[in-house]
Amino acid sequence: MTTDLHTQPLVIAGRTFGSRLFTGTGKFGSSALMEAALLASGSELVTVALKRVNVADTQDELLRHLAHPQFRLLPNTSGVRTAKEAVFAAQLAREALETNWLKLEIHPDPKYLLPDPIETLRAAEELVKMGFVVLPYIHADPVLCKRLEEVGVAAVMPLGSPIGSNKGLLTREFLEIIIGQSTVPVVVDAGLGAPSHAAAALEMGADAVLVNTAIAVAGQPVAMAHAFRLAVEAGRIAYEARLAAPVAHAAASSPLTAFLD
Ligand SMILES: CC(=O)[C@@H](O)[C@H](O)COP(=O)(O)O
Repeated sequence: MTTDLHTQPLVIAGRTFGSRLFTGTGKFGSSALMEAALLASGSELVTVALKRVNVADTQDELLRHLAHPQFRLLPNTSGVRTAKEAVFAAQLAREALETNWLKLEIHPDPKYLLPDPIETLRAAEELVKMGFVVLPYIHADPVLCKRLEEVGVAAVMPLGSPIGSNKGLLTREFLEIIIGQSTVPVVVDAGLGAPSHAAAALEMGADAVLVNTAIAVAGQPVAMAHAFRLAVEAGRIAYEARLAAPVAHAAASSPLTAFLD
């Protein structure tokens, strides 16, 4: 008997991705290390904070290290605090990076970096009308996800736990609701501190994950990127293979009686 181990590709806004691991570019010790780690991750969608790019410089240090055909850049609006600022940043990003894809991030509070749901919904609505492919970073709020779907976002990016916390899937029960009812891809973003967190998200049925800190600050970022890659692949294969459901009591794996009788 042969088994097809190829998993279904991920499609967002009509674009197909072989990798379900999206990556961030912050916190690496150097741009060369970031480049090596992102290549090891197999990631195809790489987010870049617009505030970190010198848009006037065609030889920008960060962008030079991301100039690989397999990388598609996803500018993000990290640093903005209102919908108005987000729309302005999005226009700059579209101009500078020649893409209408956008990770919409509005977190006014610098301590917890929690996304502002009201400003995010406002900005998403406007940006979709302006022709952007919007992927909003949000709290794991099923109601907000539905509202964002209605205004036409291409995917939703609920957080697992606060950015940079490495605490994993603290929002698990809400992520399950979101995944169960979403009509757009669900990308679990932020707080995934270990490959096992990423695997668990994919096993639950998340379409992809976005990881930055756990790779960038690992003792060996290139090896950690590879570990996340394997975990994401394993999680997706397990999801498509359909996991066995937990049961409340013991259930013997082989008959207990035959050889004793
Ligand atoms: C880079 C980026 O977009 C982050 O804001 C993202 O949310 C990743 O979070 P972690 O750094 O916790 O992986």
